[in-house]
Amino acid sequence: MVAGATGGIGQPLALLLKMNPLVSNLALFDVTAATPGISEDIAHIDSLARVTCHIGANELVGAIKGADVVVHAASVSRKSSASAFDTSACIARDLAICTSQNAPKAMTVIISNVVNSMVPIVSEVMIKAGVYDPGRIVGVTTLDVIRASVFIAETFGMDPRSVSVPVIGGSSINTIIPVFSQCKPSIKFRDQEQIKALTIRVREASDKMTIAKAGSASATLSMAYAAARFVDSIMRGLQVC
Ligand SMILES: NC(=O)c1ccc[n+]([C@@H]2O[C@H](COP(=O)([O-])OP(=O)(O)OC[C@H]3O[C@@H](n4cnc5c(N)ncnc54)[C@H](O)[C@@H]3O)[C@@H](O)[C@H]2O)c1
Ligand SMILES: O=C(O)C[C@H](O)C(=O)O
Repeated sequence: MVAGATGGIGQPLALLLKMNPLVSNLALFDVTAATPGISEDIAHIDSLARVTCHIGANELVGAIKGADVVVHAASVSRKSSASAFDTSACIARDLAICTSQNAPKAMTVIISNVVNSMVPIVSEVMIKAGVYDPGRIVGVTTLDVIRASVFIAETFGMDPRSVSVPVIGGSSINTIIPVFSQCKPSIKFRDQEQIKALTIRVREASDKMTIAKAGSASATLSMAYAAARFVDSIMRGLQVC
């Protein structure tokens, strides 16, 4: 189930999930009038997953009921108003309440910012509902992971697919820590300054992306790819459980 399915991330994510053979049912949930059209558009792709469309709070139960994975990509833009964080937090809370009641064993995958705050908010809802399992609530920081790999590959002339860099600390500009010392394959950095510059590049990638898109959006396509990769890993894990 994808909440925020008609958004900048939601649409390409829905496309990528529709193409994933491990996905049998893809529930697309949003509040916009375009939700049926976008769902239909995705449904016309000739892959296995069955697509269902759900609009607005009244249809949320139908979207979440029985889901294995609930993806939070729903939010309001942080630039839209001073209360945008509160509104996005309420969206995450409501999705979590519905998940706790209708799919308590689902994996909750949180893309919506601020990820570092949404994870504890969803966790508190699950604790209150008596269905908390820390292994089932995850914030997606895969975009920082793939950025770190790409920047290392660019800098050292490598294939980004062969590079793996763990990133810890969540996904806020001051907390993201790419652990370059644990990079695989191991890299011989020129000096500490080079590591610092790469760390700043990963941390500031989000802001630079928004500027490069003239303020119209932040990362959407690379984020959708990152989330689709993350969900694929979860689906593979669920298969062996
Ligand atoms: N984790 C990361 O690394 C990362 C990277 C990029 C973006 N983000 C975050 O992902 C989120 C989505 O980004 P986007 O670019 O797709 O934004 P967007 O504004 O394009 O899409 C958000 C979608 O949520 C929908 N929505 C709003 N209220 C809703 C509700 N109550 N229920 C269901 N859907 C609702 C909107 O209609 C919209 O379609 C943002 O919070 C953004 O900051 C996270
Ligand atoms: O804040 C955003 O929406 C951007 C995002 O977190 C990013 O890493 O690009």
